[in-house]
Formats: sequence, C-alpha cells, structure tokens
Amino acid sequence: MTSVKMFREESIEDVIDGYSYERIESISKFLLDRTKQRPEIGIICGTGMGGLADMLEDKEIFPYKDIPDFPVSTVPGHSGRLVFGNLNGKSIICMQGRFHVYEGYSVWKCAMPVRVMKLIGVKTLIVTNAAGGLNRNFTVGDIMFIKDHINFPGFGGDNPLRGRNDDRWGPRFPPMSNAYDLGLRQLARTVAKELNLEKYLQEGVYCMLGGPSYETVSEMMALTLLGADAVGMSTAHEVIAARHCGIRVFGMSLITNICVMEHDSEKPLANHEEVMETGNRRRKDLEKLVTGIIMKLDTV
Ligand SMILES: O=P(O)(O)O[C@@H]1C[C@H](O)[C@@H](CO)O1
Ligand code: HPA
Repeated sequence: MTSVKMFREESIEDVIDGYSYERIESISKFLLDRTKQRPEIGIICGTGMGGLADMLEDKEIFPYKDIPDFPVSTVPGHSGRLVFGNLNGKSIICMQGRFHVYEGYSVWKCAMPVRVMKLIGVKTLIVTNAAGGLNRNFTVGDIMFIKDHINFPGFGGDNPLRGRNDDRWGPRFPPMSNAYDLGLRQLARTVAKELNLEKYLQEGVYCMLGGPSYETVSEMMALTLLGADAVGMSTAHEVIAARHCGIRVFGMSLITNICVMEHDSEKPLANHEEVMETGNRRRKDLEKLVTGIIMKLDTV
C-alpha cells in the first residue's frame, strides 16, 4: 500500500472543531472501502499489549501512516496499525497502538479513532492500558477492571469534547457517571473466574495524567487521596469520546509497576522497559480474557 498520509498543521479551525464529522467520515469510508470486515467490537491495545491484535485471524492491516489524515504512533510498544480480523467468527477492529497527549497530539486527536470506529459500526469498545499501581493491595501483573476514571487533564478543560459540539456524535453535556458498563464488568468477572484468573483480579479507579514524566512521590500520594487505584497516561479521553457517541465500554488496566510512595526510597524507579516487559509477560492471560469476554458479549 502506498503512503497517502499528508502532514497537516493544526489550524485554529482544528482547535475549535477537532476533526469535523465529514473528515472522520472520509477516514472511515477509506477503511470500509478496503476491508470486507464490518466489526461491531473495537479493541484499543495498551503499551506492550499489541499481542491482542496479533491473535486475530484473516487480518487486514492498515499502518497508520497509510491512512489519510490519521496521526502516527511514536511510542515503543505501540506498533501503529489498525488491524481488522476475526476472533472465533466475530469481526473485530483493533488499534495496535494508541495516541497520547504527551506525543504532542491534542486530546481530541488522540480520541479521534474512537469516532472512526463508531462510523465503522462499533458498538462495544474494549480499552486496555498499562498503569502504575497506587493501591497498596495491588501487585505487578494484576489486572484491574476499571470501574471509573479521573480525567485529570479534564480538570483544566482539556477534554476531547472541547470545542464545537456536533450533535451527530452526541449531546453537548454527556453524563459520565456510568462510563464503564456494569454488565460488561460482571461478564468479565465471570470469564476471569472460568479462566482461573481470579487471583490477579482487581477492580478500581484509573487516573489519567498527561505524562510523559512519571509521577513524583507527592503526586502519587495526592492521587491516592483522590481515590485513584492506578495511574496512567491514556484511556480517559477515548472513553469519553466513546460514551459521547453511544459506544459501551469495558476497560482494564494491567498493573505493570507498583508506584513507590516513599520519599528518598532506594526502590527501582518507574520505567517504560518494565512497563513493556510486564505487558509481554502477562500477554497470554490478557489474550484469554479478552477472547472469553468477546465470545460471551451477546449475552449482555
Ligand atoms: O498506552 P498506555 O496507557 O497503555 O501506556 C502507558 C502510559 C505511557 O504511554 C506508557 C508509560 O510507560 O505506558
Ligand atoms: N505512571 C503513569 N503511567 C504509567 C505507569 C505509571 O506508573 N505505568 C504504566 N503507565
């Protein structure tokens, strides 16, 4: 496939409008014209979790650089490909690599692929991420089902819905108190039990920060006081965009490292290599879990 990507500077219209409905429609049409898949399930792979896309059968792969008007991935552990395929007969679209604000993209641009998924026909989104464990009961390798998030950048107005609202997506003021679907979480719990993964299972609140620096000790303590169980640099903006346009969401964090909340500690510092290594090590269980959830989706 030849590269058709053109780099666009962010204009003032972009800042107000984000991507227009028509602009996103043309991206989804580009994809629908080139794939036979019509997925109703979307997956976003967190750092080191790209294996979730590799397990699809009959893959049709679109590197981001070949999709007109699409951003490109710049982070190790994010391949930068949109992968269509089947999982036990179900059609799936998977982002093998997501966009982060710290890469220099606007928050609405990071969330834009979720709207592409919406126009492609996605009804359920499975969002995964790597996160640092703040909760003292967590250990590295735990899987936390997300029951809620704290969108920290949103406190300062940095929300993917900032700018003109297009009602074709959803309302100006969407509720977020039910962002993470209870039925999907209950289903995931059942699947985890069947797979004997209960010992790794946690449920909690994910807090998104902008990154890319990891948190100071005082910041981690403050997040704990706010009620966060895990901290990361993604997800919240994607979930807001998904809920705004009526996609239901299941989210899970892989606890890739434990936040060290002592000043002047000699314990190892957070680092991206450990994050990717944990993702790789827990890959098989995450794949089994996601497959099990997808197989039972029709029941909720
Ligand atoms: O894309 P996710 O949120 O899974 O990635 C996390 C946050 C940073 O991008 C990176 C830090 O190691 O992992
Ligand atoms: N902090 C923020 N983001 C992260 C972490 C962390 O400790 N681990 C993985 N992503």
